[in-house]
Amino acid sequence: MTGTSAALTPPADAIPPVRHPEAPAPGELLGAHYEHCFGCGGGQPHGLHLAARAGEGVTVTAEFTVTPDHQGAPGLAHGGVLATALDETLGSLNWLLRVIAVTGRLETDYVRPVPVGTVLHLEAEVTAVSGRKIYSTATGRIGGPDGPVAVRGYALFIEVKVDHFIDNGRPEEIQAAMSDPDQVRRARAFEVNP
Ligand SMILES: CCCCCCCCCCCCCC(=O)SCCNC(=O)CCNC(=O)[C@H](O)C(C)(C)COP(=O)(O)OP(=O)(O)OC[C@H]1O[C@@H](n2cnc3c(N)ncnc32)[C@H](O)[C@@H]1OP(=O)(O)O
Repeated sequence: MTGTSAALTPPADAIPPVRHPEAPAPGELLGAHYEHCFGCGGGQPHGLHLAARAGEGVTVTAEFTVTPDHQGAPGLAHGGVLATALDETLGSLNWLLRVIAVTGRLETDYVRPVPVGTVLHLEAEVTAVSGRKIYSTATGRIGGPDGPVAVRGYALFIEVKVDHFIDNGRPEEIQAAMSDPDQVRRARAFEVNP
């Protein structure tokens, strides 16, 4: 069984996404947006260390290797971890739009179990934009980029101002991220157009 709720169906007046002219070129690795991000940051020993790459249009591909730290049932990836992989991949699409956005809704189909040691090959695209609302979908395959689908994700991201993080994040981490002398890293921590 598969499908999405009405909240994830773009309205009739939604428009196709527009790739930002300064978005990374197709094939380019996006790198971590924030070192301490559980999805992509190198500073999280048990994190997913997901590596996303820009594709054509407003698409990305990504890879995530399931380690023993990511288990739910013995030898299998935890469903919440797989949702994190989808969320992170879908979230990275917004860097191609150069829009700051957070996940408002994420729906997931779990199609096949994903064993520890598996490389999950993800691909994602923005399908439509309506005002602050960004609609996107992702799939995760196992056994190779053309292997069988193991997970699918459908998301609605909502555009926010950088104040969303400044007002709500714990001050210690916000101050550290904002005082990073590396301008691009500082911008990417908040997914802001540098
Ligand atoms: C220091 C670290 C920084 C890191 C930054 C990196 C970022 C990237 C990170 C990437 C990591 C991965 C990503 C992550 O993990 S992001 C982290 C997980 N997400 C969050 O924490 C978000 C928490 N939620 C909120 O803050 C607010 O609810 C937001 C901002 C989302 C909306 O509150 P806001 O007051 O602003 O707006 P609104 O309520 O007027 O809604 C606006 C429109 O949207 C529609 N709507 C809203 N929600 C839903 C819903 N659930 N289903 C369907 N529709 C929904 C709503 O009906 C309305 O539609 P319309 O009436 O206009 O038609």
